[in-house]
Amino acid sequence: MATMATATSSYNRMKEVKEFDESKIGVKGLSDSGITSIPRFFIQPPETLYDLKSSSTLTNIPIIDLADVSSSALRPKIVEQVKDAARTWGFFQVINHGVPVSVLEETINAIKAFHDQPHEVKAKFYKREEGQGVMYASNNDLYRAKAAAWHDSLQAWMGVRKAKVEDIPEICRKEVVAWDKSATEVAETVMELLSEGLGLEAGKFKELTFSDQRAFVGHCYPYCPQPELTVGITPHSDPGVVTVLSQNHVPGLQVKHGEEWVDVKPVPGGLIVNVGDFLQIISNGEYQSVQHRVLANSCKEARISIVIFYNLNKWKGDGYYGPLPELLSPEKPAIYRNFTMQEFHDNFYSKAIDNKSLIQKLEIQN
Ligand SMILES: O=C(O)CCC(=O)C(=O)O
Ligand SMILES: [Fe+2]
Repeated sequence: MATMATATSSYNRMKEVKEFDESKIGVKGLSDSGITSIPRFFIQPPETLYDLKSSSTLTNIPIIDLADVSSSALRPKIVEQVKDAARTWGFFQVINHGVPVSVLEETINAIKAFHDQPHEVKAKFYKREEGQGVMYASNNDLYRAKAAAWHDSLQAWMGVRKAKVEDIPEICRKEVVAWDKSATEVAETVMELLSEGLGLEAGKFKELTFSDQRAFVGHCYPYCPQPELTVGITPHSDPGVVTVLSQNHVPGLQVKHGEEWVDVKPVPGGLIVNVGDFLQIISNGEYQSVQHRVLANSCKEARISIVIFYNLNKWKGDGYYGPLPELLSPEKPAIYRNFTMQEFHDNFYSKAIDNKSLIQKLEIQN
């Protein structure tokens, strides 16, 4: 017994985490080395592990066809669909969005090619730099999270304070730049529809600079030998306004719908859009920022996803953010208090990604 107690207490979690980080090998490197069990600091707590499974329902998140978005006769129906999806699911897929399938495939392939490089090659990009530039690392919140998750990511800031293009690894540079442009066009169309869904002018969110500060992330979820003990990404909601995502055919993404986790089944050529915390707050709770997670990958082939997170750059006004005044009335008073960008960032960067607390902190208690 005494030996066991010593063995347990001598486990120095932080030391192992640091050694892993400093090795710059990533989970891809661990996976490629042929390990059959995962390092202990990846083992998730029981509250995360107890319900890890594919969903039992055949439900899929709503699929919205944008083909007729410019038709004044058909647009109102699309606005209704987008509004309904953002209120009830917080997640939807759009098809006929105008981005050629080849652009999606090329970007996914380029990100896969980046992660497939030998780790000595990727090591020179490995660093932790928050809120700017280009960063490649395993788990952005490695030092803050209770347990690490089974993914590595390449991140590049785009928009107003963008990374230097030449800092983006050459193997995927052209594709990342092209995808940013295409995805942002889709995001602008969707934000117009979401704005109209709130009874606001189509250009309202553009005016609020919703897409001016954005982050590209190319995730890699390699094969995990013990998928029942960890996750690909822990349950979380996205902090920004809106997220646009595309994935390869390897499954894993799930969305919380009521009490259930629902698999997001990729639709060929489709793009996944989800509402972030910021949009939930400024829409005064009309649109939902929903929890989602990725299961640890049990397929031999890596799961790849390409994501752009859209964030406001500035606010025309006094530097405070909160429910849009246009949406408030005596019947619909603000359910969130105003906050500063500093508060928003402090909340995001001081915690693991799995917190929902900014929304909870801002709720006005009656
Ligand atoms: O890889 C995915 O499908 C989801 C990634 C995600 O939720 C995130 O990066 O916030
Ligand atoms: Fe997310």
